[in-house]
Amino acid sequence: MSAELIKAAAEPIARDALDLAVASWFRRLGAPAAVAELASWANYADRQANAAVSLQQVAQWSQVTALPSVPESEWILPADEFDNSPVRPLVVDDQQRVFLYRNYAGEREVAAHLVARLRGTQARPVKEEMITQLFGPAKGSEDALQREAVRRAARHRLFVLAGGPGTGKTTTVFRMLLAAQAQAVEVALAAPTGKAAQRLTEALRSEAGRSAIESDLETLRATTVHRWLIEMDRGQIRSPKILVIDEASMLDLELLRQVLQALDPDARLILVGDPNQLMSVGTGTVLGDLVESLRGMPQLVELRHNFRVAQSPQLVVLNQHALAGDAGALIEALDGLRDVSTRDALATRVDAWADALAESMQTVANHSDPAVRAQGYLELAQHQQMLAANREGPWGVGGLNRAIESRLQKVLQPEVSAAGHFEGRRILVTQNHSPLNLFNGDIGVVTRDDSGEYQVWFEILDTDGVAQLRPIPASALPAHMAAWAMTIHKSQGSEFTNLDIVLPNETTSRVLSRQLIYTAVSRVKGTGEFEHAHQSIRIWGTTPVLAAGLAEIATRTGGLRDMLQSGLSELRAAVPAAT
Ligand SMILES: Nc1ncnc2c1ncn2[C@@H]1O[C@H](COP(=O)(O)OP(=O)(O)OP(=O)(O)O)[C@@H](O)[C@H]1O
Repeated sequence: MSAELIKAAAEPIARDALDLAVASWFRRLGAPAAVAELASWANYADRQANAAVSLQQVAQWSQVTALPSVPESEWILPADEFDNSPVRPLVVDDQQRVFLYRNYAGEREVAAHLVARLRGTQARPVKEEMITQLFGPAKGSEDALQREAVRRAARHRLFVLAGGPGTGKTTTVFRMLLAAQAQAVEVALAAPTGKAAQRLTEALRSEAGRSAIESDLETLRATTVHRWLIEMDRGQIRSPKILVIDEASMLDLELLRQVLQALDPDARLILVGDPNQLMSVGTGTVLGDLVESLRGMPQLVELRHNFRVAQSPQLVVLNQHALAGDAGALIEALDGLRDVSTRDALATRVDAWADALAESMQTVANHSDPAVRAQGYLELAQHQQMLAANREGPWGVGGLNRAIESRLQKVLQPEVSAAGHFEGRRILVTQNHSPLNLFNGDIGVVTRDDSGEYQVWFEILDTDGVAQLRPIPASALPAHMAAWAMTIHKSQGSEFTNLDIVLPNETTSRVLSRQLIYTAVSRVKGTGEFEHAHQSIRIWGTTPVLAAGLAEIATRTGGLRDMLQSGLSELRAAVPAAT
């Protein structure tokens, strides 16, 4: 092992070979040791989805405690010289945050676009008669913010609608779209993942079905942000006048940068999401930064009333406790945690979970029509799901799925294909596959026909946006894995009626955070619409692990929030208190 790798292993935080390679590369190019070290840590931070690393943080981890004094440094660019200087590998801002150049440039570009969009207003406000037509006569405070959101979203080129589950975001977006349609304004809908795009399409379609107001919104389809960007780039579509992006907490800096670049400057951008959920997988915390920066401005509405409180008061309370980080109250509301502190306790509980599922699967398996069975298994996938914080290990998704499959196979005794497929198997697609219209995150279920062929069934939206059950030969599947348990990250944008959440078995687990637990808990469907209307939620783990997780509020280092705030200070001064 090289000396550098040995040093890395002894550090409190271990950089990987790539971070160390960055340091040696800088050294080879002639950079002073301290600069190479900073570059390496900036790279490390970037891999953890931070746009920057603070010098203070670096000082805790390494020998570098002050910025290297290299006056005419070819290596480090002071942020206030950014506009007039050639590219340098690193940028340092006035808060002593060190950025990889590309991250700083990305944040600057995004901030400039956003601030430009926040200036000025649109000339076509929604008439008050329209608001009354959309919402009916005012109901007091419950829907006041929703009405206000529809008014404000029409007036600004950037509007953010924030709120937790059940606060009426989708309902409000639907009304925004009705208002836009009344003004004959062209709209596009997108979401960061295929799954979220499909859910938005279905939710709006069902709103349109219920609405007394005539519209052609039933035909609107949401696409992924990636797909929208590709179609814009190829000139297959024109920039809409309004772009709505749902589940915006999953948007990362680079994706937002591309959207802002592609969207017509006069078009309106409406971002919808829950800033308390997990942060994006890619760099940045753009929704959180925007919400924090826009408080008190007309371009933000934060919905707070939970419309599901009447139907599912317990679920609403659980979300509140998770959000407040109150482990004691959460445990009490859950009627205690499920103890899985030993491998045996975990195995017993997993077997019981699989046995209950096997029983439901057997009922479904009695149908002779494979399409009916597939429908039944897909309903089960919404009805009984396990989530885990970890990917690997017995308490992680990999170990849990292996244990569940082995138990199911023992109980159900199915024919298992060479690829591991069997009747009723639940799989998760892990790669986008446009020819088959499958997306990373799609759930499919397996049937075995009389001739011994295995098919995997998905609910895929047809060109009219209607969900159709469609079989694909198992051999044609893109990359996939078993889906009885999935990571909390992957569950974002999905909802289930009965959920078991498996926490890691040690308090030091680095994946744990309040956002992770809140995201998991808020995946339970809060309406009584589902056939098996009974909702439930259980957390498997120990009090210290849950408490440690809730105490950890994950944050990221970057400059976007400060850039927005400084860009907005003059706008803020001009905002009359009532808007
Ligand atoms: N103004 C309102 N009056 C009565 N019910 C409402 C109102 N707004 C929303 N609802 C109902 O509240 C429930 C939640 O609304 P909606 O699905 O729009 O919330 P959401 O914030 O999008 O939630 P999620 O993120 O969980 O999908 C729905 O059943 C919806 O019909």
